[in-house]
Amino acid sequence: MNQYVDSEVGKLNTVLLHRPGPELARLTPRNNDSLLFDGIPWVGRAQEEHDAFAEALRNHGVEVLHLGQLLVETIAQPRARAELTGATLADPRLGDTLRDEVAEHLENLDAGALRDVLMAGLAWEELRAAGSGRGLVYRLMDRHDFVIDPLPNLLFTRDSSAWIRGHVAVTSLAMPARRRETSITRAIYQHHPRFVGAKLLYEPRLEPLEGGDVLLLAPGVIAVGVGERTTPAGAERLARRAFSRELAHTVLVVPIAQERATMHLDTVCTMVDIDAVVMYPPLADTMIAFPVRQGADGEPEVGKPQPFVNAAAEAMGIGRLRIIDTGLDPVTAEREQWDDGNNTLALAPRLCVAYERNVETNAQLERAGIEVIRIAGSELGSGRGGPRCMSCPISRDPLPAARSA
Ligand SMILES: NC(=[NH2+])NCCC[C@H](N)C(=O)O
Repeated sequence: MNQYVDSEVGKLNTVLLHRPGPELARLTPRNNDSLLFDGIPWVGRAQEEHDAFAEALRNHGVEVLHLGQLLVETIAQPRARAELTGATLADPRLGDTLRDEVAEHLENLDAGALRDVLMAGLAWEELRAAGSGRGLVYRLMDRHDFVIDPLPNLLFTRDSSAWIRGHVAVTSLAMPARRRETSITRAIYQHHPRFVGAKLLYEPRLEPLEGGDVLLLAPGVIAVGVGERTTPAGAERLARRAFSRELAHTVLVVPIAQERATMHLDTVCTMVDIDAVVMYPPLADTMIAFPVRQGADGEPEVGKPQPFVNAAAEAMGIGRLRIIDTGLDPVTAEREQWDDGNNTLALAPRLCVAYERNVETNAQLERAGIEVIRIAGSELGSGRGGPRCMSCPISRDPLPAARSA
């Protein structure tokens, strides 16, 4: 199957990554907070780290698709090109005069150059150098401002789309700095020849929902974190749609603290085996889940909240969900959680990719019988995302179905 994902751990066949590029070079101490980076990455080293990540995946038989490459091929379709520039020009901050100038500027770009602008944005000075830049809005901009904002978080392909079986949820990103990302994923899935006929399960105009919050615990069982990014309304909408298309029988809605350290469910919990997760210890005992199932009237029906580990085991039809801790002592656990120790990408049951810096967590995984492929991430990690955040699985081998609840 070309596009099919029903778990977090079935053998990974195809994945979508984004090799970071000029959009990272836009980050400065003035804008890094609003662009959701905790530091200023060294771009060349981040690219090397990312290349090594992609290479590790390919060495394990995974087909790696690159967002930039798919985007350039998508732009070749006139309708896609019009949609993508339309989404960029829709920014109300531009105003009519500047919008017309930017539109003309974009029209004159070839596919590669337009791709670069869509990803890295357009700086005030670049428009001036290109011979345009008039009108009130442009005149009152600071020379450091962007006419089109860059998208440095494209690196985290997990968040802007998520595949559930053969359907793709193009998500609805919560933070203003990331919203335009989904015009890119949407255009790719709708117009790139590789994805002809892809069924859209979710769309950017809907209630906030981010892929980092969506965990496919087992075929038919989806956990959705609600917190800083995904809203309860987003989880409810996803549940309703997944039920009506028979993609799931249970959605476990998991409240997580609305903080940067726990911005997505996958920052505190990822799966490493069909019945095991690596989890931040303070949450293992306290995290709860609201089980949502399809009621007789077809509407989502919310059950009693239960400890997450119990609710998960029950929905997955297993006796117990095994928990592997991040770090051994509370300080190490907290440090390694921050550095994405919990954010592993499974390539198959008991085989995962993790940042090498999380020494204790990786040792814990190995003690539990999980093979760990270590990658460097000192620069990549400055955007607060690990191997899972940086990857959107498009094809995994199916797992045997869980007992229907
Ligand atoms: N799935 C994830 N945990 N993604 C991490 C995204 C990090 C990114 N800087 C953001 O704040 O949005």
